[in-house]
Amino acid sequence: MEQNIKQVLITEEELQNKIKELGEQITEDYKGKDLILICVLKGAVMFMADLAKNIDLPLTMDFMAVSSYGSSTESSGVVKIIKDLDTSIEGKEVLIVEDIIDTGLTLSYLLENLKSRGPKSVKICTLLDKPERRKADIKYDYKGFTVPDEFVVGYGLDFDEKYRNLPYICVLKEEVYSK
Ligand SMILES: O=P(O)(O)OC[C@H]1O[C@H](OP(=O)(O)OP(=O)(O)O)[C@H](O)[C@@H]1O
Ligand code: HPA
Ligand SMILES: [Mg+2]
Repeated sequence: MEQNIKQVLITEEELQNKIKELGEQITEDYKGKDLILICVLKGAVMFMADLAKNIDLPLTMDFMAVSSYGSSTESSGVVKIIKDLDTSIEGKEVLIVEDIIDTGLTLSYLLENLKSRGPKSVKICTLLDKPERRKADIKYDYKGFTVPDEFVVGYGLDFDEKYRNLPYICVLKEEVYSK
């Protein structure tokens, strides 16, 4: 796998340090509240697992799968729910955990969908922000890092379902994307 990597953008240590900081902030902000973390599968799975371990609160977790990219590096703009939540979020303080906000289309759909279910609040925690490609105006509450306008992989993020298991965020060589 290593021979396909052009550049590491965020190292494992940088990721883990930032996630610890985010976890501490969320712990402070949600003290005494009925917090539910919602992981947006599959990309956010690594982030969710590490973030949750750094939040010192009696929270619950649920998982939702949506897809707009398929096997491409361009968003189709059509968001499909592949797996819905198992539990009700009515009256709960919802924190959506995402790996990346790129065009913003996935989250703008998800946000409206979740808000219609009667939660007490809905906030967003994204590991990565790629502001240059934004199509939908999304306001998030917690962020790890800003990334340039390049297709990034690793730590949950895939290209054609692969590279999710890399412990860092990187960019692949051009010939890999164009294959
Ligand atoms: O802001 P956007 O342009 O909508 O892009 C962000 C979304 O796209 C990716 O998911 P994808 O649809 O590839 O599914 P996956 O998480 O299973 O890879 C990523 O994990 C985000 O959920
Ligand atoms: O840069 C990206 N990498 C992987 N998946 C993505 N989904 C939206 N943007 C990206
Ligand atoms: Mg993907």
